[in-house]
Amino acid sequence: MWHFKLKYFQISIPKRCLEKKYYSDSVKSTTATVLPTQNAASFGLPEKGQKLETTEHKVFSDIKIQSNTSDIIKTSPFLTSDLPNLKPVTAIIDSRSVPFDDIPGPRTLRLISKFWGTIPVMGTEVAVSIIQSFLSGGKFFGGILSWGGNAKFFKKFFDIYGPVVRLHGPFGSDVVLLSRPEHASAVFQNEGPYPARCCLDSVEKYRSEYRRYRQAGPFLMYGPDWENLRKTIEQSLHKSVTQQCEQIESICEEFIQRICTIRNKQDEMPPNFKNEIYKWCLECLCSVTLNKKLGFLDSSGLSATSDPGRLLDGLTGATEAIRKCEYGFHLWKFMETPAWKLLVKNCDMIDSVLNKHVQRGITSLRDKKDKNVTLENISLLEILLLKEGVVAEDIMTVLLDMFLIGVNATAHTVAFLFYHLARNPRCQIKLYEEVKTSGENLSKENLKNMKYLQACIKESLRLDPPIPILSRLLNNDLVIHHYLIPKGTHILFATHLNTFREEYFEDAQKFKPERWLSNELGGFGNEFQAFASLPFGHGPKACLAKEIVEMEMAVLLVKVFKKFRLEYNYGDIQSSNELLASPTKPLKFRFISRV
Ligand code: HEM
Repeated sequence: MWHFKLKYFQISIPKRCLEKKYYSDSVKSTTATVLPTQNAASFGLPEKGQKLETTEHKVFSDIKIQSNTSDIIKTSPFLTSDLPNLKPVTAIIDSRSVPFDDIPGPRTLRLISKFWGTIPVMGTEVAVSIIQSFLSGGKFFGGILSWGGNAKFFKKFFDIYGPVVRLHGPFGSDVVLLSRPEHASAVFQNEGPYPARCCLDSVEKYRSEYRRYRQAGPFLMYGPDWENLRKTIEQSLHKSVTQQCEQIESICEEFIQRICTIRNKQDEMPPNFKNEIYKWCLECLCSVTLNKKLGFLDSSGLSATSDPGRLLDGLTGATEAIRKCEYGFHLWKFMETPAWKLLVKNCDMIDSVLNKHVQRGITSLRDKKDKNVTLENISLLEILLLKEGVVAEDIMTVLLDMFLIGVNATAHTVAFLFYHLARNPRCQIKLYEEVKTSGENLSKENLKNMKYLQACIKESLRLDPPIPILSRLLNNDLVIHHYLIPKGTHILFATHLNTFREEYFEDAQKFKPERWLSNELGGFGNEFQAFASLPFGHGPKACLAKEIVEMEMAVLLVKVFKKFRLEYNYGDIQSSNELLASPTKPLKFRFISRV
């Protein structure tokens, strides 16, 4: 971002707008002129404090800087020629912009960061690590700087410092905490075609240093390579929505069989029912990515040494290890801590199972090619194998991301769907009224037309999103709440906090699927309502599996609620509200067969 201070105004225009490569279709040649400060008004600049709305299609290239005055900050080009129509990306021109340093935040962190400034640049790795770990929170600060930091801690900060909070980091890698929908809207509108998010350091280290994979996986990647990969995955998943519906139905039938097998005489699920939900998610994901069922829901149960058994163990173990690594002091960056060893052991286990399937995929493709078989209805794995420039190890990172994020997020969502419906018998009756008439074979269209069912999913995700905090690395300078936040700052949104704000949702704490029937945004329909609940994120880096996972969950609800009435007779279950969130209590639901 090029940033200039005029006498009265502070104006920012994304530098990205000047880079032809991003906008080659719409670039327009123009000439830029540096404005003399004292004449700002005569150049048709907006009124003091006025916002300038902008869009991405009016962009500039081939800029020639014409300096005709010296009383302006050096290297401060200002584009005048199209200014009245200029609609750059959320550039807010505001005389009241407040410098970044004035953003409130915890003083301790501020002092540490100042102290850091006095240490010679050479500083040892250990010193860096200590400060970084200190800042990345661990138990001490409750993991506040961790990407998935606990939303409750965010609330404490907002209560003390207001809606924009700055957490000082060494080397300027500061974090800004936000939650308000209008702020989320500003960041998302400004993120451009290649958004980046903060990393899961432990997963990245495992891939780049331990495994030496060349790609970081879609969750951590950005830029043109990520865009290219993402498009391929999205297209394949989109096709799966129609192709896989029948297979998903059959997996849901197996899940129901499993429920009947494991429930006790009171129709209650065992305390580890979460594992069964995990198995359902894994079976669906294998079906979608590998085009095959691995037998997670076999009536005879899972052997720990079988492939599905190892995948399940690896996944639950890796999830636990990632949580430990990301929240604790990041000592694993320098020595092999128990959490790091656990992560390596479990990720290796997942890797070895998935690798077998990748190798089988390669052989099967070769066979098909030799036999001149036409490639129809091929799996996501095969599509990726056929893609030019993609090698087997790239596919491992894609699959690992999908399994780690996808299974955890879906299992969490299904657990809370069951919980909220069990706790709200009236909603269950309405849902049953809708699903009981559905025929045997469900289609994408059937499911879309079940409005109450869709509303239940949205409402449960509003109350308990599995990813309650979104993150972005600012691509451009941005003005939010009048604070000028520089490019490179980490932004963490506690989007989940809006869930409980009455200004967006009436009876905000209640499970009320009806709110989504009267209004597709679920709330009062105010200007920023669309950003008040973002369970799948937003923009180019939003969840790429939304469509398929919504289909899977809809089929599951139809099958389960046609067959059972649900009850839950224990204390309130909450979401741990953290990175890879999980329910805080055993899911001892009663699945009572309908007569
Ligand atoms: C109910 C289930 C799910 C929810 C609520 C969910 C939610 C999310 C959210 C909030 C993000 C971050 C979006 C952002 O930063 O704007 C995300 C990203 C992602 N999700 Fe999902 N997810 C779910 C299921 C899945 C499944 C089943 C898969 C795998 C098939 C998956 C794969 C991914 C991937 C690969 C990304 C990273 C996308 C990118 O950076 O380009 N998710 N998801």
